[in-house]
Amino acid sequence: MSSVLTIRGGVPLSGRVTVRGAKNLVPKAMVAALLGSEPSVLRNVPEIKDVEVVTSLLQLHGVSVERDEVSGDLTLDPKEAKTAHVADIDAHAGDSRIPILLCGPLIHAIGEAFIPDLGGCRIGDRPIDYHLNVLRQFGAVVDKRPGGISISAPRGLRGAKISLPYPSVGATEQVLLSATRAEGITELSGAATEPEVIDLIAVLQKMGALISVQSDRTIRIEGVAELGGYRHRALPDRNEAASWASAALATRGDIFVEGASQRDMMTFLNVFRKLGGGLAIEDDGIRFYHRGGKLSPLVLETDVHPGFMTDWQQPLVVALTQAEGVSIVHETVYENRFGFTEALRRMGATIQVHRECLGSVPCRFGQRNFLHSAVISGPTRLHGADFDIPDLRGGFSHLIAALAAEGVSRATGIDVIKRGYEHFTDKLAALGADFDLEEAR
Ligand SMILES: CC(=O)N[C@H]1[C@@H](OP(=O)(O)OP(=O)(O)OC[C@H]2O[C@@H](n3ccc(=O)[nH]c3=O)[C@H](O)[C@@H]2O)O[C@H](CO)[C@@H](O)[C@@H]1O
Ligand SMILES: C=C(OP(=O)(O)O)C(=O)O
Repeated sequence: MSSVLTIRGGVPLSGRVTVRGAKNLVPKAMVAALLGSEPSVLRNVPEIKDVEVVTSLLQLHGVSVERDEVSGDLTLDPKEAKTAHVADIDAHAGDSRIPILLCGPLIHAIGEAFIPDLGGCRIGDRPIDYHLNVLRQFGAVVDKRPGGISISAPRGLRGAKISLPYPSVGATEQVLLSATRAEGITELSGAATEPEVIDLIAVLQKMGALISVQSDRTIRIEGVAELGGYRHRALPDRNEAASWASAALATRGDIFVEGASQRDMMTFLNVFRKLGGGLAIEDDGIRFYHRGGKLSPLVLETDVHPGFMTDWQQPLVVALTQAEGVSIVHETVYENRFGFTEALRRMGATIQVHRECLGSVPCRFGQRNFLHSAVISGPTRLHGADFDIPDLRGGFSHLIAALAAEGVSRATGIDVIKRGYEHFTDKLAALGADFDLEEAR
């Protein structure tokens, strides 16, 4: 039997939660440790599934990963790095998106890489063509095999002039992790500049890399022959922080998110305030609260940084169901990120999804038959329902809706949430949510 979370909704969430290192940085900083000739120490590491998956993959490749049980700090030592058995790696097929980022570091460390089929949220097709093109431009040979891909570089990786068709976070990180120890200079144009990308650059600079970020989305990397270790405190998880903010608003609650960082969330904070949410920005975190009055509808588009982050979209849509009037959300990063609205409709929300670009700028998905714009009319009273968690943020949105709804909801598939939300049931309990968890036997 799978775990079942039974939620009795209608209780405003109130209290304090802490967010630790970002899911979208920590596993990548762990991968970066493979590039060093000395151990690295990573601080502020959350206990989430993606960290477990990368720990296991690194260990299979001979990297020692030690966790300090008190502080949670990870010490990663790559000096015994070795080839892993394909069957062991295969066991991680479908677990996460991070394994594709092991390519460059593994080639530098042991001359080859086998990468299992990727997992991650099913919110679009999520191809890896940019990654493979990047690797080929560095001189790697890519072989598709059943269950994964095999990569080698008979003449080593060499710097290249690379241009991305879209500022992909993962492909930018692929370039960074491959180029820092490649021979010669790499110039990447069309790069992503999300805070997590910049934090990865900070990690690599600590290791001895030479990387400069220019104002026009160009990143220049001068390859170096050897890198050392790093000591780094991961930046906080702005996506988890935004999720708790949306939960505070949707449930008419008041949540202090310790660790939330204003600098990385400015676009979200503007939107939250325009919607009518209350904010108190402190040095150690941000208080998000419902001010008691009406919420105002919004028109917004997701975009690459510094735009409105796509991972904030799904939780915020639940808060928009409580705004007075019509809100429009145009999703321009993933073509299929509104599937989660079906369960919200079953809970009483009024949401229509459209193929047209309902935004100021037509996006890549406009003429291609993707339901990527949503019109949300509110306020609607939500009522409890049963649902199976579809993906990380969509699933968290369903939980927020259940917490805001009248009556009882039952959620299955909640392990998906553990991929990106540390100890989320403990946090719900600390915020006063009324729920029972029947763990899988
Ligand atoms: C683990 C991690 O950090 N995940 C984040 C990362 O995902 P991830 O790095 O996978 O996302 P990308 O920025 O690469 O994807 C953006 C867009 O580019 C497309 N694309 C990407 C790669 C490729 O080879 N071909 C291609 O077409 C994707 O389908 C998508 O439409 O950035 C996303 C955008 O901020 C976030 O939503 C994810 O939470
Ligand atoms: C899409 C997400 O993550 P991933 O890239 O790991 O699937 C997310 O965190 O919302």
